[in-house]
Amino acid sequence: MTTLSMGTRTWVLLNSQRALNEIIAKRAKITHERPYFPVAGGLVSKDYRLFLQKTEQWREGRRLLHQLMTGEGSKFHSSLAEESSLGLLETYLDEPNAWYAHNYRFAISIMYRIVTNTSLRKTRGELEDLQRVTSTFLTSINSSFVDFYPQISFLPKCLQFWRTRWESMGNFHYRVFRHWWSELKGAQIPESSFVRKTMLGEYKGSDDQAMYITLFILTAGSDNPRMTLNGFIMACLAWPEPIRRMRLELDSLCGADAYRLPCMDDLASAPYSSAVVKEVLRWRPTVPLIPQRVLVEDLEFEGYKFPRGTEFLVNTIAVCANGFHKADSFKPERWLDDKEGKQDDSRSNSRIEQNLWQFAFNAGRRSCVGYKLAQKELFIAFSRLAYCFDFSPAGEFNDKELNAFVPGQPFPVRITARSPAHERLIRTEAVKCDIWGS
Ligand code: HEM
Repeated sequence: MTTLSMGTRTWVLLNSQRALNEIIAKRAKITHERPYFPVAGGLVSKDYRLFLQKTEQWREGRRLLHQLMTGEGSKFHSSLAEESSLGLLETYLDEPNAWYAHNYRFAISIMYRIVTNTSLRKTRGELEDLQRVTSTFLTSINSSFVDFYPQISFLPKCLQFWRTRWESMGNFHYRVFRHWWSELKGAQIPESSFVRKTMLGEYKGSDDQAMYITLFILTAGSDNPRMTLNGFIMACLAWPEPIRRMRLELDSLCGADAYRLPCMDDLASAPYSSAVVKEVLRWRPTVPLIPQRVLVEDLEFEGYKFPRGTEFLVNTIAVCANGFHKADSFKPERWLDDKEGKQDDSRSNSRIEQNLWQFAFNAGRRSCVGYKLAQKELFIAFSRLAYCFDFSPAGEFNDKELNAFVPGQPFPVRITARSPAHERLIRTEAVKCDIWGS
């Protein structure tokens, strides 16, 4: 743990799985509250973004999202991931240089179907706008001095010289959300869908609140998988040997001659590929610093005294490195020998469905609601890409620079179909894909 004084706030960074498990998971009752974020939560989110809301506001939205992601519909998540991956494979064939855009469409088309029961019909420009909303929102968290001296946000508005900048970002987000929302409210979305039935029907909050909750699940459920897919492509460039081993495993199940695509039913027989999913999540975590929770009661923990009001941040980079041998190396086999990553996570073994390494999704009451879907879609996307394509560098790259929020290609990659037979397999299967949109 590391303690920092940030303006009027005291931050404690949690740097290990153990600290995270003890403080955020086991003591969730007193560590799940958020402090007020005057910039990212107030000006940029107009106080509507669930992610940064205080518990009282957050609770109802969280309940709805939890219900959406774990209810009846969740049994179709595997087939949605399989179907959307067909669009992913086909667009990798047709337009390999835009692989990073396909990664985003892959994840959002799944979420869009979950929320609306329809296929995504959005242009690349519309997707880029939505992606920009997420990246600017994330980079607005804790990036202004106002966050460290929240009291000054109570100054008269005319003295708040920082206000215009963040408000205009918030207005951009609002406009993009409204654009999507007007379609989501339209007659082409079935009455039985989550958005029409729950958010526009049963939900008692305002139209703006309903819009933010719905757009939040779409964006939260697509950007992290997008970045994780980019992390996998980076692993293909920087660590070809483990990816070759993954392909060998998949060949043993699906045939080296493109007999069939890997599918969710292969999961139990593909421990190495499952380990690759875990290792990508560990090696290049997509949320390096998880926004703080505030302690609501004094806490004494292993001789340390934390007064009420202390803020805990999860330092995911450190959590993903501490306790792992040669942490910067990409070593999926570390998940197979059952030694590493196990110190606090007794569920850890090589079968992701039972126990994907949970800490990439954080712990406690505010942990990721989409982690089960994420496990499935990552397994499907990684295994099908590794089975069907060859990846090589198309220029210089640094495996620590994933350029997650840079528009355009984040690093140079050359992508080619593995063989004409693999290309034929993709073309034959892709006609079954009705989720992808254009
Ligand atoms: C690789 C994939 C993903 C990763 C690494 C990831 C990671 C995370 C992390 C670290 C958090 C923050 C938890 C906290 O504040 O304690 C989070 C929150 C969240 N994630 Fe994910 N996530 C992924 C995929 C998804 C998917 C597919 C969904 C789809 C529903 C989703 C929905 C959410 C939501 C709604 C929250 C906010 C929860 C809340 O504030 O109550 N995520 N995610």
